[in-house]
Amino acid sequence: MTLNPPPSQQTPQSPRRIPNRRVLIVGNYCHDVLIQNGSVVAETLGGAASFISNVLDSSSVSCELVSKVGHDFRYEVIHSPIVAPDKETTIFEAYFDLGIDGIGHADRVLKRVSACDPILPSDIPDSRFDFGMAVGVGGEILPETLEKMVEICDVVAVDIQALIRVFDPVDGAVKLVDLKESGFFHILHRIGFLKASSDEALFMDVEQMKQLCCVVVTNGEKGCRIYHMDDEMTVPPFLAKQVDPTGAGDSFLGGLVVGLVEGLTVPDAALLGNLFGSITVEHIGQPKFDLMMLQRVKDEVQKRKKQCNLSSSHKNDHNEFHERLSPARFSCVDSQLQPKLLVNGHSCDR
Ligand SMILES: Nc1ncnc2c1ncn2[C@@H]1O[C@H](COP(=O)(O)OP(=O)(O)O)[C@@H](O)[C@H]1O
Ligand SMILES: O=P([O-])([O-])O[C@@H]1[C@@H](O)[C@H](O)[C@@H](O)[C@H](O)[C@@H]1O
Repeated sequence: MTLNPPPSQQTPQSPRRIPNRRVLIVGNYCHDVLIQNGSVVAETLGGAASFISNVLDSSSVSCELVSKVGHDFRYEVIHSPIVAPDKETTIFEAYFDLGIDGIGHADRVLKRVSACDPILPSDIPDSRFDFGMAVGVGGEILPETLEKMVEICDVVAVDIQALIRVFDPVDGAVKLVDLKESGFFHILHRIGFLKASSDEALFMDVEQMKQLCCVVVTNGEKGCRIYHMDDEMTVPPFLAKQVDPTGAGDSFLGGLVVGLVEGLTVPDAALLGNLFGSITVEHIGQPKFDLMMLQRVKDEVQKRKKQCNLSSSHKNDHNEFHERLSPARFSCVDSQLQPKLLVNGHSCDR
């Protein structure tokens, strides 16, 4: 398997005097309302940007976040959003008892019931970044926004949900369109990674996309599969007791980018993605990662890098890395209290 960290595939750069900043995350925060049997069971901070920055901040990877919210935004966050005073924050209702949703999840029907403003190229700083993450949830990323990102970032990772979601004009139900019809297709040869859930992957031609970039398809409790050029491989999952699937794909992408920033190979980085995804499904809302677990993961990442530098035979055997990360992950599960449901936006105590 030759899935190594991606080359810089963006435009050639003029000689740099200022070092790149690390990671740029672009996507709106939102309010998530979780509904079951007709009742609101929890209200939480949502949006891929919030789950991803939680993973990056917890892993001490420096990031900058561009997000827009309305006057009603009700959460305290580390990375302040742009406030559009005459708008409301994007709101998603997630129904957990309506069967199969428009995007194929058997356990969740998503409706966007309010949408904040899109993120424009002028909202994004003009600095250079090592990684850009285009992670919209409610249609806030425009083709010109993604174009600016590929210009200023060495490598861009895109969540396909930012590109292919459309919203029912009456009830806001989320539907998906084919990637070719999304209005973004012409930019995709300039991105480094495209992440999709297995349901979303049905809306792209993986064979075609893997020639343009590294494609990562997540598959819930089964882990994920990576495709690039003629290589593909499955990356194994970690065991989890699922409470709420919301944010698993986002935390996965956060973990993947943490791994890439640390200099891991793509399969090893995807393993970190699986780790953060598996922890996220055990929580309602934003997971608070256990400090001991984070430290053990950091130590294992450093060991893994040293090992891979010393011996090329370790590079492809990421099963060994999986075995070493598993106890780190379970030390955290054992020390957890059961998550409480959230009501009215109070944070999740563990
Ligand atoms: N039940 C689960 N058990 C263990 N890991 C999970 C589980 N659900 C999700 N994950 C992890 O989170 C990742 C993303 O989850 P997935 O359900 O595929 O995405 P999405 O949340 O976008 O639908 C998976 O690839 C896996 O690593
Ligand atoms: O669960 P997941 O697919 O990774 O990502 C989710 C989005 O699909 C949803 O629109 C948003 O409201 C959630 O907060 C979360 O970002």
